[in-house]
Amino acid sequence: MVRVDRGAVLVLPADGAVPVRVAVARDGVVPLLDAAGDPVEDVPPAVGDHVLLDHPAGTDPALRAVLPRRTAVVRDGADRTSRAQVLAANVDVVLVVEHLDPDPSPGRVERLLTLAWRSGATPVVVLTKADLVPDPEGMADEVRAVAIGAEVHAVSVAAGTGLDPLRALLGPDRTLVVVGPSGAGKSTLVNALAGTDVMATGERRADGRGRHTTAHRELVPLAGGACLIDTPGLRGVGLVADAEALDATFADVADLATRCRFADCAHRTEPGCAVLAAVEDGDLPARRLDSWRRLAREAAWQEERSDARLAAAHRARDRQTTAAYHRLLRGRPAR
Ligand SMILES: Nc1nc2c(ncn2[C@@H]2O[C@H](COP(=O)(O)OP(=O)(O)OP(=O)(O)O)[C@@H](O)[C@H]2O)c(=O)[nH]1
Ligand SMILES: [Zn+2]
Repeated sequence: MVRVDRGAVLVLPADGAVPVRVAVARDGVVPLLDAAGDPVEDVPPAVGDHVLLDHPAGTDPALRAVLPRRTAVVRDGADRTSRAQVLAANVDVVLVVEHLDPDPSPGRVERLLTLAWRSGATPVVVLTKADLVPDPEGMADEVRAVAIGAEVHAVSVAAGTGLDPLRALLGPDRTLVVVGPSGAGKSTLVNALAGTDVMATGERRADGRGRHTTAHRELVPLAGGACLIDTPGLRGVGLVADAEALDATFADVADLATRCRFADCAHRTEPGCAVLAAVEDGDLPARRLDSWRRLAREAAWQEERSDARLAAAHRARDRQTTAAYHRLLRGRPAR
């Protein structure tokens, strides 16, 4: 699947050459198959999806099914009712793109890294516009401190520097997706890596931010066999995460948490909390703990919202906890 537009998708046939335009049914969804070939649920097709087409001679092709997704970059649906939205499927690498000018935002990098870890693909942080700052490597080191377990590269497309480690990621059959805020230089980066001007890029504004230019997510097949997927600038992307993804992004917090006195420590006021002790000692920045809290809360909230049954179970558990707490206050044993 090369491109998803209103009412139609562009599909690149397995034999290569020319993309085929395929209309999507009015409800916009297609059965997603599991590994056994059975339908699991109806989903909107996403960029990067592998699909089955019905194409009897003399007819227009139709989408029959979406094949199982090896990985999926998922964001929370834009409105309250909508489900999680797949930004890109079957990607190997998520390039988390953040600008060096204006200053990079550690919180946004952490958010997008969590999105990337959750996808099942490998995150790589790309810090753009290195030509606009005096000490890009020093800034990259600061970002490395919050991007545990991910490569961090400072690049400048304008000066042509730092791109080689990214080109090395473009092996045959590799699919990469770029995510990041509007104006970070995603389309410029895709163009540079593709070697041609395939994406429209925003005009430079005085404040250094680009116009919102990437209208749809598009997959760009490269000469060497790799594919690049651009995404529109993500303004405050709603997080869909799980404990595993959060633990990957916040490996330092997760590691400290194993040393808390209580296994279910929330790192708030508990005695013997190794996380709070690390903040106290200056070993863990308070900003980092705040960021973990915010994303953990948001992920939990999203999960509850997307699963009413689970939400009900949580409420029941909370009631039990409250009841146990009240018994404790009344001086009776808690069981
Ligand atoms: N100085 C400098 N400017 C850059 C660099 N990379 C991108 N820019 C500029 O930053 C602006 C935004 O770049 P885009 O590639 O359009 O940004 P984007 O992330 O694709 O933005 P959206 O499509 O809105 O999501 C453009 O004016 C680019 O010319 C760079 O390495 N150095
Ligand atoms: Zn703790």
